[in-house]
Amino acid sequence: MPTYVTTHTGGTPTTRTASLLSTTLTHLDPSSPAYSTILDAHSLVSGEEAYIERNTSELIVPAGHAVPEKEVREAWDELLRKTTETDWKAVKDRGETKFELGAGMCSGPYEAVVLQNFALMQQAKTVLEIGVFTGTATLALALLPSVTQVVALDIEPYLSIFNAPYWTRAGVSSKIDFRIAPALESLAKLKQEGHEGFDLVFIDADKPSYREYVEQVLELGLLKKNGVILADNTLYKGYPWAPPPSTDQSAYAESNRTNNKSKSEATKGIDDFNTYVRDHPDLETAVLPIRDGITIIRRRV
Ligand SMILES: C[S@@+](CC[C@H](N)C(=O)[O-])C[C@H]1O[C@@H](n2cnc3c(N)ncnc32)[C@H](O)[C@@H]1O
Repeated sequence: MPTYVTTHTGGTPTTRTASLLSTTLTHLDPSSPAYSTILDAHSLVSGEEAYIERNTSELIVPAGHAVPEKEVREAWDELLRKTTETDWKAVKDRGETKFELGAGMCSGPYEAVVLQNFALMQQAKTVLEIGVFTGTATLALALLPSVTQVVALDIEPYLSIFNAPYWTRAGVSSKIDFRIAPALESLAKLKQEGHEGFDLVFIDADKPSYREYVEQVLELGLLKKNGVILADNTLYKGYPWAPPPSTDQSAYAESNRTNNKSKSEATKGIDDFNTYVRDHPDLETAVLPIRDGITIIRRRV
């Protein structure tokens, strides 16, 4: 049974529902008929993520990898632990990052295995990741034997110092091309360099720019003919269809710690993106309720 070092802490529609039900329970009389129903609903949603993780394999470490499996797993576990334990506010306060990052940004060990499976099914050779954070998905994808290159884009120079030792220990550094700049600039540069395009593109950066990332990847010819784009957080905690009630608008509207600006702007960005890809005449999409939502996008066949 997998024993993950961390359980992802970023919100999802399910974890938000669990939190709403938990609040409701504190206001209910335990002897009321509604209490046991809400308690059931709470156990249903609050246990789902752990159940899914328990029944999903651990990180795929291919047989014959250059670094022994035990060492890869140690590096992986330490990277996850350090992602969770780092005081990201202090890092920002010391001026080491422009924006305040947070452990909840990490897509986590379960999603890493999901991404590895997508890449394996597609036999992806070249991968583009837009938004890297501590590079767990980067490491997981670069581990796969079919993958020869992961071009990883982020805006925070601090992350290259943070991530590099783990990528080296896992024996994947030579496959990772980490570029620090606003992602739209890096995409233009890839085009100028004549990059032949990617089999798999994983979009996981600032939400208001998602639509532009897809537009640019397509316009610049960075998606191979049978390439697939995966976009993370496309359900965005359920806010696109269930924004917080008017009594709880302040945190939603306030600028948050990242350059996602506010949750309401991020929600709008995600909703616009979802509509854009759905209505695009050349694209087919499927939204999967994996954690905070992963959308698969491919060219119309
Ligand atoms: C959700 S995290 C990425 C998580 C990562 N893909 C994973 O699987 O754990 C978002 C990242 O996007 C980066 N980011 C935000 N705006 C960006 C931009 N304009 N260009 C490049 N990276 C950006 C942030 O610095 C942050 O590291």
